Amino acid sequence: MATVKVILAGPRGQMGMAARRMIAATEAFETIAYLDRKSAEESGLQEGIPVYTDATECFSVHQADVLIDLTTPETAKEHLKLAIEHSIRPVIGTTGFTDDEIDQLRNLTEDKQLGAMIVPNFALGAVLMMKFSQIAAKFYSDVEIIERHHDNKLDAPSGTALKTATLISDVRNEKVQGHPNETETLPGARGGDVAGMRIHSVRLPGSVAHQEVIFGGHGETLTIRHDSMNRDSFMPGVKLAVETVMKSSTLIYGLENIID
Ligand SMILES: NC(=O)C1=CN([C@@H]2O[C@H](COP(=O)(O)OP(=O)(O)OC[C@H]3O[C@@H](n4cnc5c(N)ncnc54)[C@H](OP(=O)(O)O)[C@@H]3O)[C@@H](O)[C@H]2O)C=CC1
Ligand SMILES: O=C(O)C1=N[C@H](C(=O)O)C[C@H](O)C1
Repeated sequence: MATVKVILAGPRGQMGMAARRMIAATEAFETIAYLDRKSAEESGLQEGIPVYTDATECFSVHQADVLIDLTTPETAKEHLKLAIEHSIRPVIGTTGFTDDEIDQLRNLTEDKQLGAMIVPNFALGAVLMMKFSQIAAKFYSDVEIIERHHDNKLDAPSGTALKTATLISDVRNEKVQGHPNETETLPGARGGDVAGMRIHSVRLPGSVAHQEVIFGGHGETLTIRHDSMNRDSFMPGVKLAVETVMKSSTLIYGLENIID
């Protein structure tokens, strides 16, 4: 395979640093530019790789194959549209996209016959947790999702929790859970509502990325749980997504669509 030329957005972040290590260790990948919020001087990145703060300039100067974006929800949305305009295949790990936005972006990629991926969670175990939860939801209609992350996370609930709820919704008859007359004496106590399912978001220092999907049945509960202990857990998934967008011509949402 020819070398895949990558632009990495968010190189100083927790995920960006892990992605830099992954790319450096992958013979078939090469970083040709960084897209950062800070200039080369401010960022302290001294790797001989050009640093841009303006995405349009970066994408115009560099004929990259792939953009890996690990930034913030608003930034990623802007980067993604610009990358598609410049025929650069986006691999977006940044969370915070709505279903409508994903549908619109899929149309844009199909118009251009361009591969793209938006992946709420790159960790293999997290993808399996979501798949197992979808299987379990065929047997249990009562389910609550508890996700826990570090306290620097900007979006709540997590992209993984929303994706899990979507996958469960695909097989579960909509049901409002809990007592029909339940009231919240403390607003938010019952969490966010997705098709009658409840999502609870915990933010604590000392955490990385964790989720429990708890099903309730007759005299039993089933808990499906995943824990990422560090950001390296996401990197095999990032690598697979980069390889996949090089071969596809539409937007794929979620790693579960390509691991089988
Ligand atoms: N899909 C997955 O499997 C995973 C996804 N994520 C998602 O990835 C994203 C990044 O996570 P994480 O690395 O932990 O977060 P960090 O906050 O550690 O990193 C984000 C980086 O993006 C930079 N940034 C902010 N704005 C811009 C901009 N306009 N242009 C370029 N860079 C910018 C930040 O710079 P500065 O610090 O100067 O603001 C920072 O260096 C989040 O959305 C998170 O939810 C995280 C883990 C796994
Ligand atoms: O912000 C994070 O850290 C993570 N974000 C993703 C999400 O929102 O699901 C993936 C993982 O949980 C880590």
